[in-house]
Amino acid sequence: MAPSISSCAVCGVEANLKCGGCKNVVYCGKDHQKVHWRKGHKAMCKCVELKVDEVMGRYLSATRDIKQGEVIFREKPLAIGPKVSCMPMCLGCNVFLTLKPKEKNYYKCSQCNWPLCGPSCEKSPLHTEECSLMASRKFKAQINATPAEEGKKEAAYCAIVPLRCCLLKESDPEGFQRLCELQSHLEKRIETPLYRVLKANLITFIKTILRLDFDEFTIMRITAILDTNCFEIRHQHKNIKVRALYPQASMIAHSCVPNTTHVFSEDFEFVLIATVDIAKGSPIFVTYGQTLQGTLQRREHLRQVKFFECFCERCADPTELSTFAGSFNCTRCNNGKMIPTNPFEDTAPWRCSACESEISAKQVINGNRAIMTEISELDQHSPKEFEAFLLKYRDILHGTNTHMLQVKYALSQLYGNIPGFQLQQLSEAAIIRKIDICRELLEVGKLLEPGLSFFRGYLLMDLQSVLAIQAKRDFDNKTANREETLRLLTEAMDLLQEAVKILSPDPALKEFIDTKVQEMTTLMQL
Ligand SMILES: C[S@@+](CC[C@H](N)C(=O)[O-])C[C@H]1O[C@@H](n2cnc3c(N)ncnc32)[C@H](O)[C@@H]1O
Repeated sequence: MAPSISSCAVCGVEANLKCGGCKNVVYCGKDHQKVHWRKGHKAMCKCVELKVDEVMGRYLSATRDIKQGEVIFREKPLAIGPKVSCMPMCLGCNVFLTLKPKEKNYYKCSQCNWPLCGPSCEKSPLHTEECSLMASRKFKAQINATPAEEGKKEAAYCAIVPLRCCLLKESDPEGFQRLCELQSHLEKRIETPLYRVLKANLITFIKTILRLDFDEFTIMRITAILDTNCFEIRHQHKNIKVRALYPQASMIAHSCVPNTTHVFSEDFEFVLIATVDIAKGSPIFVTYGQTLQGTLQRREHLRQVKFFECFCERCADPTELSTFAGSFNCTRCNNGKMIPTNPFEDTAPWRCSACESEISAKQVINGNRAIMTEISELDQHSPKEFEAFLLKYRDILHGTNTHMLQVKYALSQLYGNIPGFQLQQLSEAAIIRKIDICRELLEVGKLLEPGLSFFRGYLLMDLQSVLAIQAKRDFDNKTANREETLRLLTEAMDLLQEAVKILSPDPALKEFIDTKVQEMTTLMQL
């Protein structure tokens, strides 16, 4: 069953009394909380503990066996707000602002002049404290709508979350203390051009304009803590994209083969869910990277943004768990695959698995770079261009090479979703193509993001949609009889059920899921 985040653990009715220990289960009342405790929750409460490792630093570990699909913990954000650079958004409710017809500018807060979505957000608990401070210092924000530059990002927003963190020192000293204990990597970040700019803006705003009693080092450390630990939240259905800090979730270590996924509730609670069974004593992992990238790119990304070297099981394996995602075909023997002689060493040569011929790491890195540029220059709305890329490179790049996988993933999104290629408009060939691509990617997903991962969830949803369309078409065209059609629809239904199980904990996907279920219900009525 899909993990529910709002029904009583005993009777299943909608509930909101949370277990104060693990915050993982809710009850309709104290009586059912007691019943559940006696029935075994006592042993299940809090399934993670903090540990320290020489390489990973602090991390969370399972205190007992955790079952696939279990909610491991929930946590409210300690701080939330705009990303470093973002489009104008309401500081009261986080929604991106848009102009209504005939409006020339956004509604502005009567006290501090920051854009808000309306008068009610002036009183939002998220905004009142910072607003009073800014008003008391006579600070007036200067952000105006620029219809000619729609989507323009405003750098001024970079100061809001650091400011909210500074204000915690008074309003929530315990929370502020927890924040200060998080990792920052400030010593490395401070040298970067971004930090030079941030430093100039933030110090002026917080120390000089708002006259808060914080030294430069603390302000920059808070900024670096945010960059190291914040999660990005996208609630597309509400036009929201923010960053938020969760002290406990900040302790989760990275692996390129994660054993959890996470969603954010409507009110931005972090919900961590086990994607596979996790044995007692195992670390809890999320992924900070992108699954379809090869080891070279993933490790480089982690080095750049999180300042560590990844030694996970996938990075350690030259075959990347038998996917050979970072590898490419040997053009000398046309038989083997080129794999790194040492995946932890970026300068180590690459060798063919069959003929043992070698090439330098530099050649591999340059080759990857050229191909990535080529992909970025493809028309992102043209299945034809993506297909042409796959054809062009089919001799050099095998089917599960990172570049091929990324292009196939893009194609799986284009077929069925863009004008001219909506599901109902797809040709017979495009339908078969989409089915094949989804199946191929799901095979890779099984190895790299197994279990209830969102990577698999979206692909399952895509595959069921296109299978259902094919079944319906074949039936209508009389190329399949009722029995054959029902067999295909049943397969689609099974995939849909698995997709719903994976995706339904995310409230942002509710409408999407409801639509898919509705589509399938209609199709099943042959
Ligand atoms: C969000 S914090 C995680 C908590 C952190 N370990 C601590 O002690 O505060 C992210 C940082 O943890 C470290 N880290 C996380 N996963 C790691 C891993 N698999 N190997 C090495 N370091 C890791 C890196 O320094 C990374 O920048």
